[in-house]
Order: sequence, then structure tokens, then C-alpha cells
Amino acid sequence: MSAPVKGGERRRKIPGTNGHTAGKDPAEGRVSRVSGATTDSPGRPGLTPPPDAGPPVRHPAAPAPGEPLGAHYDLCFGCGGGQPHGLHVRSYAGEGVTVTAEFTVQPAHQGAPGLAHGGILVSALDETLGSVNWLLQAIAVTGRLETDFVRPVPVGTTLHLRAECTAVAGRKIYSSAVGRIGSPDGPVAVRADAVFIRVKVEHFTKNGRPDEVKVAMTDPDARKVARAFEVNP
Ligand SMILES: CCCCCCCCCCCC(=O)SCCNC(=O)CCNC(=O)[C@H](O)C(C)(C)COP(=O)(O)OP(=O)(O)OC[C@H]1O[C@@H](n2cnc3c(N)ncnc32)[C@H](O)[C@@H]1OP(=O)(O)O
Repeated sequence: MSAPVKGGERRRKIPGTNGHTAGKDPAEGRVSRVSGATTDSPGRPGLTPPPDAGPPVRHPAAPAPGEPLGAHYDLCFGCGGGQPHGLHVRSYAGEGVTVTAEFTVQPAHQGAPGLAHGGILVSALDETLGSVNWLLQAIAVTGRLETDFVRPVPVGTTLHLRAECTAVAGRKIYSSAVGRIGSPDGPVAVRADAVFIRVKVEHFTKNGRPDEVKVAMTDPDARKVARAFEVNP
């Protein structure tokens, strides 16, 4: 069965499978858009890197593997410590251009009774995927993000997320993520592929609240400022 995805597309069924590749856990077989094994919408920029895409290069100043990445903005819904309604996703630099993260589903995150709302899970994936950009030291915003919901995620679960940048082409940064229940080796609950687009700081000052961006840029926590704003074209 092909899974419905954002934007009304359906994933192409892989011949000889039930829509997933072989494996004990059907969730293991999700075919990444980045692999090119699925189709992108005609006429819409998709999630398959173009032929001129290259591998991502970890920035020399990126935090060492295992280092917490902290929040890029205190009021960020995904990672901000000062955001009472937020997810409080905690992320850590991984090897290469990868990030791991943890997110614990709270009662405020329910959709069905006792289960995480799908949009909340997408937010946790988006946050984790976005954190990868810091290892490239790129400011980027989500252009497109497609998610497979593989298993329900009960309230109280800690979701262990892992995201990896797979390719870069010009301003486009291609990444994939997976979220597992209870431990880094737990059953897969969600998967996502995304493309982020690099932007300049003006993206936020022109479209958001310039005064708050200025305040964020003068935060005494230099690391936080670097995470949010450092650009190395
Ligand atoms: C205190 C503050 C802290 C600052 C903290 C900084 C980190 C913030 C992180 C927060 C993350 C978020 O929540 S982001 C929030 C959700 N996302 C957004 O709000 C983004 C809204 N969209 C936009 O603003 C815009 O559409 C952009 C910036 C994505 C693209 O517009 P643009 O700059 O004019 O670029 P454009 O020429 O159209 O496209 C450039 C290239 O990207 C491709 N491209 C463009 N859109 C897409 C797309 N949806 N899917 C695939 N590919 C796309 C194009 O085909 C093109 O490829 P080619 O021709 O080059 O091949």
C-alpha cells in the first residue's frame, strides 16, 4: 500500500513489494526520496537531488560528535527552552553530517487519546532535520518535508531521532530522518525526507520580527548566535 504524503502525492509502489522493500520490519524498508527510488511531482521541485548535487561537507567548526547543539532560538517551538508550549527537542551533533535528538511526547501533544498528534511528530522531525544544517553552518529554512507515519507513538514515549544530510546542490540541502520508539535501536515510528533552502539573515528580518532577530543576534550566548546566524557560503 502506498502511503499518503504531504501535497497529495502517493509514493510509487516498488514492484514485488507491498510498498516497502524487504526486511523484518516493514518500517525498515521505506524507500527514501533521496535515493531517487520514488517519484517527485511533475513540475514541482522535489526531494530527489539533481545530478549536479554533491555530498555534504561537515564544516570544520561544527560541534564535535556528542556535543549538545542547544537551541537556535529560545522561543523556537521545536527546541527553545523559553517556549512553554514547545517540544523541547534536545539534539546532539553526530558523526559526519548527522544529528541525533530526543523528544518526549507530553499529554499536550495528543491527537487521539493517549497518542501523539501527527503534526507534532512532523515538527519534531523538522526540528531534527533543521539542526543538521548547523553542521554545515548554513542558515536554511524548510522548503519541503514528507513524512511516513509508521507506528502510533504513545504519550510518555521518548522518540529517538536521527537525521542525516545526504546531498547539497546550490542553496538546496537534502536530508532524511528517522524516529524510533524508546531507544536509538527501537522500532521505527516515523520517517521523513526534506529539502532545506539556504537563506540570508534578511529572510528573518524582512519576513519576521526584526527587533527580536536583533535581540537574538546580541544574545550573550555566542554559541546560540553562531548556531542561528553563521553563514559560510
Ligand atoms: C531569531 C531568528 C533565528 C534564526 C534561526 C535560523 C534557523 C531557523 C530554522 C527554522 C526552520 C523553520 O521553521 S523554517 C519554517 C518553514 N519554512 C518556511 O517558512 C519557508 C517559506 N518559504 C520561503 O521563504 C521561500 O519559498 C524559500 C526561501 C524556501 C525559497 O524562496 P527563494 O529564496 O525565493 O528561492 P527560490 O529561488 O524560489 O528557490 C531556490 C532553490 O530552491 C528550490 N526550492 C524552493 N522551494 C522549494 C521547495 N518547496 N521544495 C523543493 N525545492 C525548492 C528552487 O527550485 C530553487 O532551486 P534551483 O533553481 O536553485 O535549482
